[in-house]
Amino acid sequence: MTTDVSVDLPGREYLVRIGPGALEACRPELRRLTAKPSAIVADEAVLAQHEDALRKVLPELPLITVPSGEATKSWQSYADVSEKLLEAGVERGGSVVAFGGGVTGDLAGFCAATLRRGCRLVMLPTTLLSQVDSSVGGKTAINTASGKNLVGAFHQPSLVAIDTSFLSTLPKRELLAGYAEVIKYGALGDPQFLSWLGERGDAVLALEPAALTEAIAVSCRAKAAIVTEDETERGRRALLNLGHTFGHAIEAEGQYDGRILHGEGVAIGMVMAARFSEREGHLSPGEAERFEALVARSGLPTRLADVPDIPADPGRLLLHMRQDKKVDSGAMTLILLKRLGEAFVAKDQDEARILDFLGEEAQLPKL
Ligand SMILES: NC(=O)c1ccc[n+]([C@@H]2O[C@H](COP(=O)([O-])OP(=O)(O)OC[C@H]3O[C@@H](n4cnc5c(N)ncnc54)[C@H](O)[C@@H]3O)[C@@H](O)[C@H]2O)c1
Ligand SMILES: O=C(O)C(=O)C[C@@H](O)[C@H](O)[C@H](O)COP(=O)(O)O
Ligand SMILES: [Zn+2]
Repeated sequence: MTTDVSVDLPGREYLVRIGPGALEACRPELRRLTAKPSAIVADEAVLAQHEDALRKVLPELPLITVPSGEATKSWQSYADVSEKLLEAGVERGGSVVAFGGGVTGDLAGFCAATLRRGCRLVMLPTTLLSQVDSSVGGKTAINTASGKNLVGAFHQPSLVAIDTSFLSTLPKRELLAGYAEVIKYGALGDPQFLSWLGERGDAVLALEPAALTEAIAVSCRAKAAIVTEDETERGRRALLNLGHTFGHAIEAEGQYDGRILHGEGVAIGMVMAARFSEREGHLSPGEAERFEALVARSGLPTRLADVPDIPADPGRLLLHMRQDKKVDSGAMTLILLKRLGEAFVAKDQDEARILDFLGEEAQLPKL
């Protein structure tokens, strides 16, 4: 039994099919999208566990593997994978099929966006994070020496098959990292979903099929609605960046070596955004604490002190934040909260106040 969500971008509509068995259920669409020369880009650890399931639906496509981990979103991998896709003869009318988590999707997606100036992209996400967020919406990117996702393109997929059965082998830490992005959808625009997570979050994390499919479908629907309205982040799409300006800065300090995962950075970043919102008078007193409790209850980190092997140097964090793509004429933009379940885009933020705040955050003890 699968659930369908559609992303209704005019002329570039695509299907997001969610549930156990979604991969099999997309067989006809996959056949059509890979009828012209195509290739799969797969995370090597995912392939080691799930090659049979992949080969059942795509038996003959050439396969390019990439190492697991954030360091793979690099110039080097972009060059290697692009050369291999060309050697495999992938044509403009063919597809690059991404099989793995957000790292594989972002990298393969960027290769697809630029290969022969753009070929099709099919997303087969295998982590909770990629199933609720990165496989939908068309952001593709690699990291550079200056920071996170700084070179990339908007390139929408032609199909997203979210087979939740892959999650059975996902390590708990990775599952939790994906759950941070689920919480994000509640926090940024859906207070009912946030309350629902308070009640059913444990069931989602226990991979209870109904709760899991519901959480993924709500997240994908929310993302589809925002992306349809503002594909290239001129306005409202920036809400999807809740927690990311702080989170990406922490990730950059962690040098993408696995000390902090993207979702963990987002969890800390969202709680920091809540605390900063309260400090600036946007959020009622006590709400940031309530939000922190909700995030922490799942087992996610919420403070800089929770990642002790990453330096919490306010000045360095601020430097990373200056590279954020939402910076406008040199001024920072943050996504802040009016209430739990309603975010807004706060432009022209005062750096001195942010720096003070980062100093306070660096002093906070573990929860
Ligand atoms: N494009 C977007 O809109 C968007 C949105 C959110 C995040 N992202 C990006 O996504 C990336 C994070 O993605 P992620 O959290 O999926 O990480 P990931 O791709 O690194 O996968 C996490 C780990 O899980 C392993 N794995 C994947 N699927 C598995 C499975 N089914 N069973 C066992 N192991 C499995 C991988 O080998 C890897 O070690 C970051 O680079 C982030 O910037 C992009
Ligand atoms: O799709 C979006 O828009 C998002 O912001 C989703 C984020 O979860 C994701 O991490 C995205 O890659 C961040 O985008 P960036 O533009 O800040 O690099
Ligand atoms: Zn994210």
